[in-house]
Amino acid sequence: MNLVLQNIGRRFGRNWIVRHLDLEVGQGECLALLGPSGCGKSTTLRLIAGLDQPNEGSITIAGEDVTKVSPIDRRIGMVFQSYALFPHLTVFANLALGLQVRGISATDRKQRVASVLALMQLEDLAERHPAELSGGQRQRVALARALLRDPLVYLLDEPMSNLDAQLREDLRPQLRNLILQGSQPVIYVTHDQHEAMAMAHRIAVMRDGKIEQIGTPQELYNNPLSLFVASFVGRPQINLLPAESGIIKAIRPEHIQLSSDGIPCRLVYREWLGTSQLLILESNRGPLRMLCASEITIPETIMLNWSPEKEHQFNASSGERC
Ligand SMILES: Nc1ncnc2c1ncn2[C@@H]1O[C@H](COP(=O)(O)OP(=O)(O)OP(=O)(O)O)[C@@H](O)[C@H]1O
Repeated sequence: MNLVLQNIGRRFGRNWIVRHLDLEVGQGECLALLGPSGCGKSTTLRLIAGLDQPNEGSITIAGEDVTKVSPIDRRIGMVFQSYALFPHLTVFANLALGLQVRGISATDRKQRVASVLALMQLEDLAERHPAELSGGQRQRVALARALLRDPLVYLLDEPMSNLDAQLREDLRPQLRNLILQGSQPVIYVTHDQHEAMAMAHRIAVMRDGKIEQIGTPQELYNNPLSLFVASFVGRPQINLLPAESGIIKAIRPEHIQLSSDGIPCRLVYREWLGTSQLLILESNRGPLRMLCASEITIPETIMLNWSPEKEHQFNASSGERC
């Protein structure tokens, strides 16, 4: 079971929103689409779901070309940021509706909804309406609904972005156990790179409707192929230092060290992060961010350095890795 996008393009008027997009997500693989607002993540998901039609290219699910297949026949399990539950229906009815539309008998519906309610620990909430649930509970109902579709592909569109940090932490293992351990390919759209790194086997970084780089979280972090990816992946953001001959040198804040013979710096700001601290420093090469253990006492003026193998170099005009 896999999902293949070949040369997908979608335009609105004369503007291509997504262009020349090739993507393959394998059986049981979770691929995160990560990128700034407006880069085309939701458009890509809508095209896969069949909620929108590409102007170019083809979409194949489990070996079958579904480019012209209606959304209902694509067997997609979709979970939206907004939950998309029917407000006038109870939790039970929200879950049973899709089964009813697919012609499943009342007895079967009851049984299947009951089992997914038990799995998601939602039994006590079956008769409530969405307005009577917390955000986390609503999202669990939306997940339960996606599971009930018995889909060939899961599409998760910022499924946790409406939830607070604690709820996200609680829901993450459930998401992993229920969806990411299945055999279906999963596409996970998120703004949140921590979430992408935690959940996905591979990440596709999108920019202006194209894939800028695709790889494991480690590959993107250790070997960004462009300035854009280097700056987008990894927080606190990588330091960029203009150098001679049209080169920009980049060094991650955690790779900067105190040294006796480095760049002289002045500490301007310190943020305590628990196990680490973020230091904002001023130097004659521009501002620098440094991340170090929180117990280290930093004087106001220091010298900083880093090992050359930790440095990345990019062409200043093309943004490509040198
Ligand atoms: N129906 C439409 N008509 C015209 N332009 C559209 C339409 N739908 C989306 N767009 C444009 O396409 C671009 C990509 O939108 P899309 O929603 O896919 O981005 P996104 O990466 O999901 O952004 P976000 O992270 O903010 O949700 C945006 O510039 C948006 O304004």
